[in-house]
Amino acid sequence: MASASLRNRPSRFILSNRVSVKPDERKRKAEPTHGMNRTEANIPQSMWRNRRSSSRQDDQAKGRFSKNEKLDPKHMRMAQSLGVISRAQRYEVQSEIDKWVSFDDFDLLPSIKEGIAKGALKGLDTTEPSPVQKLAIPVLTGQTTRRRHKQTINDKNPYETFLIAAETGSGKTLAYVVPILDQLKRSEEASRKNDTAGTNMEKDPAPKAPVKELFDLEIPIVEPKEDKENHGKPRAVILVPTSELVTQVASVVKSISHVAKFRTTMISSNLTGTVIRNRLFSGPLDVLVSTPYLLSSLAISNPKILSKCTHLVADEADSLFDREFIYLTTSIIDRAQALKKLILCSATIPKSLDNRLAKFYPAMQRLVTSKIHTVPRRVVLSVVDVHQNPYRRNKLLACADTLSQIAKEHSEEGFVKKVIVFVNRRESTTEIVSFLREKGFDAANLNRDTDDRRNTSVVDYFTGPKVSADPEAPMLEKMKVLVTTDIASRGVDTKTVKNVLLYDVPYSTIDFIHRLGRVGRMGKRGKAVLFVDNDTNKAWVKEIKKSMFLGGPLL
Ligand SMILES: Nc1ncnc2c1ncn2[C@@H]1O[C@H](COP(=O)(O)OP(=O)(O)OP(=O)(O)O)[C@@H](O)[C@H]1O
Repeated sequence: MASASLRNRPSRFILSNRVSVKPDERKRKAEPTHGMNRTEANIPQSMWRNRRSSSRQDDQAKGRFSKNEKLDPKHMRMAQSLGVISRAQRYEVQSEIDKWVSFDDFDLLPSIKEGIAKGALKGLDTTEPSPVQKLAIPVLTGQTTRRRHKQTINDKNPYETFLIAAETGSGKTLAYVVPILDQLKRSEEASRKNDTAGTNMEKDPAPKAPVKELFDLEIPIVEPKEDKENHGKPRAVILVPTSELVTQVASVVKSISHVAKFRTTMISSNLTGTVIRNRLFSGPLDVLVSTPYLLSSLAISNPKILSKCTHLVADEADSLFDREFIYLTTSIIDRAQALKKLILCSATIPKSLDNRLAKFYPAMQRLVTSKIHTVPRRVVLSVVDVHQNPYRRNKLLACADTLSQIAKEHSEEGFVKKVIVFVNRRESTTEIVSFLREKGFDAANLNRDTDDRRNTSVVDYFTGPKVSADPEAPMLEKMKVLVTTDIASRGVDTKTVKNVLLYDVPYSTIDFIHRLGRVGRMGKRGKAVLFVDNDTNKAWVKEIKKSMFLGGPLL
């Protein structure tokens, strides 16, 4: 059994610091002019230690760093981390982003623009595209072509590949949904025009009826059957790792589809076989949102299900290309023989995935914002040591006390305060919920073992709009607490949640980013509280806090 100290150690899963760089450009690092625009030397820590022994070099270094910075090896590491995206790349990304102001600047069909304004972003004060949308939409629609990134389609690269990587809550879903819907609509209109042209051609020379011979057989006139050729064959497929995300992403697609008229459906394991069959095969289908498990098993019984798929998205790509899913994901991609665009999307790109993608898709175009792997500075992280007084190792008490302090705060006046408590193990959720309920909190748990239907309604509540609170109700009744595992940390759009508690120290920086990413979404403010004890790697926590304070990536 793993000891407590082992459990609290950060995992060896390391975030990539070269996500935005194409594999062939990485080699250029050896060029003598590389890194001339750096403000900090990119010296490995080991070399830095050797250098300190030399007084001459030490003197040189004195000129470059202030007294504290020079002596702090952690700061050296930070300086290297901040060099993740070089100034030139950052400048390039920023200048591309700055070209666009509103959705009207994009070369999108009017029905899609209407779908964004009246559907996806309905009721929002601002409807300006977010930075990742400004970066991805023009490239994915073909409005901007960067010669350096041009992908040649040939036998080796039969389709274009893209990686959208940006910080949590930055609007990545719309960044891929909008161009896909636009392209589907355009190809639909093009084929309709072709059909009309074909019909007109047929009309012109009226075919002569063949002269009937005396003993000619009467051929029965077959009524044209309803064209079932396209039933159950979506033109675009969006893969996400969990059923909760299936519902969420499908609702974004539907919000545009209602206005722009698309046939969208979603399937997940909590639906019965009959419902899934009806949704898939009752008519032609434009967009399908599914988990890889379900779609790959359907593809075995219906081998043609992916035959019309021209656009495929793997959202939360770091999950869909990890050991659990990679076989399913790649088998789905391989079955899509008509594929034109493969889009991978994620808020975190671990080094292992980055290397795998560089190997699988060397020509992949990387649409990466400079804030990748950062937690918005609007999110404030505080740390509570449960070993200290007044908690004396009682973590449950520390959690309840923190929650009651949040309940007392004069924030979110008139609305129910929604708080999420993240734990590492699903068994802990039940224990914490029963303790909190004993203390009078309105708490619910959510993990892989809880009932699917109840999960859906809980997720709906926490991802839904603000809920008015009864002004007469007692303080604790104006707060809802969700105790959950990572199931609710990836991609779940908890836009009205202002507080998260990290009851357990996350296993990796990646988990940190996703859990903290449930607050501070799309420019909002948020607070996070992390509970630590004597087994926690406090140096690591300190570094994370520092990176957050500096607005740098958590590496
Ligand atoms: N242009 C926009 N203006 C205002 N709000 C937007 C815009 N685009 C998206 N949003 C809103 O921002 C929120 C976050 O969007 P989304 O879920 O796509 O983020 P994300 O980057 O995929 O997050 P995560 O990494 O956690 O999956 C959603 O509530 C969405 O409605």
